Amino acid sequence: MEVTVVSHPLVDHKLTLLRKKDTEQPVFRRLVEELVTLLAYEATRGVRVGSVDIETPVTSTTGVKLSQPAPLVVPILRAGLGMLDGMLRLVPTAEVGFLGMIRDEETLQPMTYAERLPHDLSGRQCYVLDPMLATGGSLGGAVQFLVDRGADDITAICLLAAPEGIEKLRDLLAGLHVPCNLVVAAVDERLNEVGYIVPGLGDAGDRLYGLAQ
Ligand SMILES: O=P(O)(O)OC[C@H]1O[C@H](OP(=O)(O)OP(=O)(O)O)[C@H](O)[C@@H]1O
Ligand SMILES: O=c1cc[nH]c(=O)[nH]1
Ligand SMILES: [Mg+2]
Repeated sequence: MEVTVVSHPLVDHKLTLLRKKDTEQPVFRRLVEELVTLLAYEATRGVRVGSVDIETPVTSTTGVKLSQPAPLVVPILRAGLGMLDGMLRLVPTAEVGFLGMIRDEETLQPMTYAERLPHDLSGRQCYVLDPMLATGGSLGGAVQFLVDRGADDITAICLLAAPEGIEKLRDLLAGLHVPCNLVVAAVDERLNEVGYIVPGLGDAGDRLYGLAQ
């Protein structure tokens, strides 16, 4: 698995604001969108394109256009939904599939509670959105779900990752033999004793949408 940490002063600036505990919800949402657009620029370097003949007002020339089938963006609910608009701003023709996952805060085990995805994902470029890669249970579960549906080209875009989560994902992928890239704004220090990323930004879903029951 190739891990890309996007190094850019604007990313660092926006991430710092995102981490601050007194950043209010509307600003937090906006920052998530802006960050995803910046990360998506890097994450889509390998997006498939073909050539197309066009007429400019001056002459004929050959350009490029995104290949079919369109890229598939998969936000992991809830928190990944906050990343969707920022991604679609860059790739407006992408299709969107949904995966709902919740981490049990006692056991830290993920559970899938919703899915609306194409049945056959072979040959699709899949972009998974989840702001937090903590223990890796949720993203690992999502990757396994997509691979079970035939996915063979996966890029995950996260805002923050813990080293523990990256290792878990690596171990999973070693057994799956499916190419997967990870693009993140930062790799943080560690997980704390209750599975939160340190220094992190807290519970991304709660900060985007309010406290879940
Ligand atoms: O790597 P992990 O240890 O699995 O933790 C990361 C997951 O935790 C958060 O989701 P959460 O379960 O809080 O659901 P939410 O998005 O609905 O808040 C986050 O959005 C990730 O999906
Ligand atoms: O730090 C963390 C870990 C898991 N999920 C979050 O939202 N934040
Ligand atoms: Mg949450």
